[in-house]
Amino acid sequence: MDHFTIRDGALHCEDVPLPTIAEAVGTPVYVYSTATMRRHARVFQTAVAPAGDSLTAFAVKANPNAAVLATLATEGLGADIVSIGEYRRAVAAGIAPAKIVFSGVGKTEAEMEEALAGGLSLFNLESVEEAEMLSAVAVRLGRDAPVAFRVNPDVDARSHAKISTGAAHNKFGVPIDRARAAYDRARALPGLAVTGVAVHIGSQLTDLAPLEAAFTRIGELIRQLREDGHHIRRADLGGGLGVPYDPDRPPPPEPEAYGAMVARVTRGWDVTLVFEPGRLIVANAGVLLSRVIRVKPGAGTPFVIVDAAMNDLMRPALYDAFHAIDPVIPRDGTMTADIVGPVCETGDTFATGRTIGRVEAGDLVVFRTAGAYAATMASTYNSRPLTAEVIVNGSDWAIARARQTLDALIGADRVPAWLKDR
Ligand SMILES: Cc1ncc(COP(=O)(O)O)c(C=O)c1O
Ligand SMILES: N[C@@H](CCCC[NH3+])C(=O)O
Repeated sequence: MDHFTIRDGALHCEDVPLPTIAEAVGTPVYVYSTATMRRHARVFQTAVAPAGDSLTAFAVKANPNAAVLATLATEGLGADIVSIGEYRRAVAAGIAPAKIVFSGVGKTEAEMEEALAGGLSLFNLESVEEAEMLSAVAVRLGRDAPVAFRVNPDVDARSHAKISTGAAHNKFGVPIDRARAAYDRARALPGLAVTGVAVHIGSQLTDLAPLEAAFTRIGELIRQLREDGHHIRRADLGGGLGVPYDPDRPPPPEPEAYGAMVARVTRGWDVTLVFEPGRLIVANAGVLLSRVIRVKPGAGTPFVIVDAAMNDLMRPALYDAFHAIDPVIPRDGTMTADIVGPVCETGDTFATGRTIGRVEAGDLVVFRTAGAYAATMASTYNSRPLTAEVIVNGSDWAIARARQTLDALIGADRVPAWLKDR
């Protein structure tokens, strides 16, 4: 359920009519509903409660907007981070380092140092080589680093190939058949406190079976590690649960079904669980609001050219992803068209031969389910500015991140004088 509804003839986000935001801020602009993200944070935490003690660490990569993180922090969520930039954003938004877990395929020494000094909760290590680097950092800082290995269970997530992470040929994690040796090696390294196991097999999962298969393997591994004398106290089960994008396709499993499966599979594990949901919390808390520049006849179907483009929302270009497209002030009738942006690439196509509510030049449209992996993946390709983001709370709204300046992008202290002076 989301909080984008038609009232008085226009689409609203909570109590704010979207045309009001378009007039004030311009388009394209991302609009987020705090009520929707709060609701999803609660639904998820309630759904996994039967599985016992747990931490829900929001996958910051899905939406690192400072206002979004601050909202989720007040719902008690921690953070799953994959870079020191995400760590800084999470901490700045009020998330305690004790609730932050560090995933990520290639953590650097500098990143490890800053996160460990800050008191991070768990490092999910991806290799023995990474364990060796962290050990050296920990010894230098005189601290113990709490660690888990991210294990690659060799399970087909049955999602898009570009966002599946749990097959043996994927770059992620330690192969499960080498995990026991990795744990033994980590135990021998100074400065590491081996405390957990982690797994994450992919994103936009629409089937619980691969997750269940992966968790079952992790349960067996925990048993073996305990036999080997390791004190496994935490199990990080990652994120990945999918959301409905296309109303004409069967919806993914509900969080309740996921929670019940987790409770069943993890019974008797005697660990604190960590969850890393991203998309599920924020995807349908956001829309990309855009204006139709013009409607142009095509060889077959017409082109609806909007002022958003692949640089603003790259999921359709990158994964052929589906985003529902709706007029903000509906007219009578429908039309079938290719919905495209102004960027100079044929790939700048949001939908081909899509039937949508009829639109004309100047009309506003929304791309739905654009709260996750959307603004955060935007670029300035074609010298287009980064899309503005607005956050709505009831009848209040605010610009959640102005267009980024050079200072904000690379850190004020790192902008060289010769660039500043120009
Ligand atoms: C390690 C890790 N945790 C959590 C997530 C969040 O996944 P999702 O947004 O699908 O819940 C990802 C992204 O796939 C990830 O790589
Ligand atoms: N960017 C992807 C998700 C990546 C998940 C990150 N591990 C998407 O839009 O669907």
